[in-house]
Amino acid sequence: MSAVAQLAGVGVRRGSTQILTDVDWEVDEGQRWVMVGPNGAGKTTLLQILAAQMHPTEGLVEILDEIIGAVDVFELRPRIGVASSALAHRIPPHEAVRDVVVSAAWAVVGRWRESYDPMDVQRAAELIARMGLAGLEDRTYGTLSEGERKRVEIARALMTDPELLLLDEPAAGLDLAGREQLVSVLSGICTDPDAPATVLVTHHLEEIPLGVTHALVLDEGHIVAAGPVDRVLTSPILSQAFGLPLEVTSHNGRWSAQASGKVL
Ligand SMILES: Nc1ncnc2c1ncn2[C@@H]1O[C@H](COP(=O)(O)OP(=O)(O)OP(=O)(O)O)[C@@H](O)[C@H]1O
Repeated sequence: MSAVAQLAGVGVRRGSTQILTDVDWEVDEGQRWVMVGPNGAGKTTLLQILAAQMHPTEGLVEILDEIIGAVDVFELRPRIGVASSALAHRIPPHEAVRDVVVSAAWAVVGRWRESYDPMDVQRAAELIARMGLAGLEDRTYGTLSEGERKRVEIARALMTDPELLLLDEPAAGLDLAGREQLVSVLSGICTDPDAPATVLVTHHLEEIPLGVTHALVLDEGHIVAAGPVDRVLTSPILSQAFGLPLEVTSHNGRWSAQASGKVL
């Protein structure tokens, strides 16, 4: 199995804040990772490193066989699909759903005068349908529900047929039905052998889709544990990371966690 991303001794410092420390991590082809950890643990920062959107202060980062610092990141980034709230904030509310998705082919947000190959247009339509959004192609992004927007963002992330898919808190802010629809879509991706290597950041174990193979737990910029999901998402490891006695359970591939003692 070949490595899609390799990080060795990675640190990120901003001013006097050490955000990530000594991160060693490898993501291989076919793996589906979930990254969990308390607020401020450094999850988004680590995802930005994987997205080639941030250079580390220390250490070596190799993404898709390219060494960060020695590659033109503008050539590398189209090979990486990203869905994040930072990107979502840049999508114009008046943009039609089909254009939000197809414009990823030119790596632009907000369609202008670019022309698109009929194959791009067809791929965008297929992805929109695959995300359960058929019929909404002409709707503007700003009129969609939060759950529909998240699925449009994932369709956009998949538009360039990326080799690495990064999803930062895709279920944040969704109601129960929206979360379950999203988990169903993500489960489809994570169980698809042809899907790209995937890293998904989440705050809640209930949002972990079927098919996740590996987990990384981050706390205060350090890796607490990383490896096969069953060995990492355990009560002792998550209790340590969150500083709270937690009981972690899994049932039919879905996960949940709750406090196992007095919280306050
Ligand atoms: N440019 C910056 N300068 C200083 N500190 C920063 C900067 N960017 C992030 N941080 C700090 O780094 C820490 C990690 O931030 P990050 O957003 O990566 O964490 P996170 O695990 O994604 O958090 P959350 O779960 O709350 O989204 C936070 O304490 C944040 O305030």
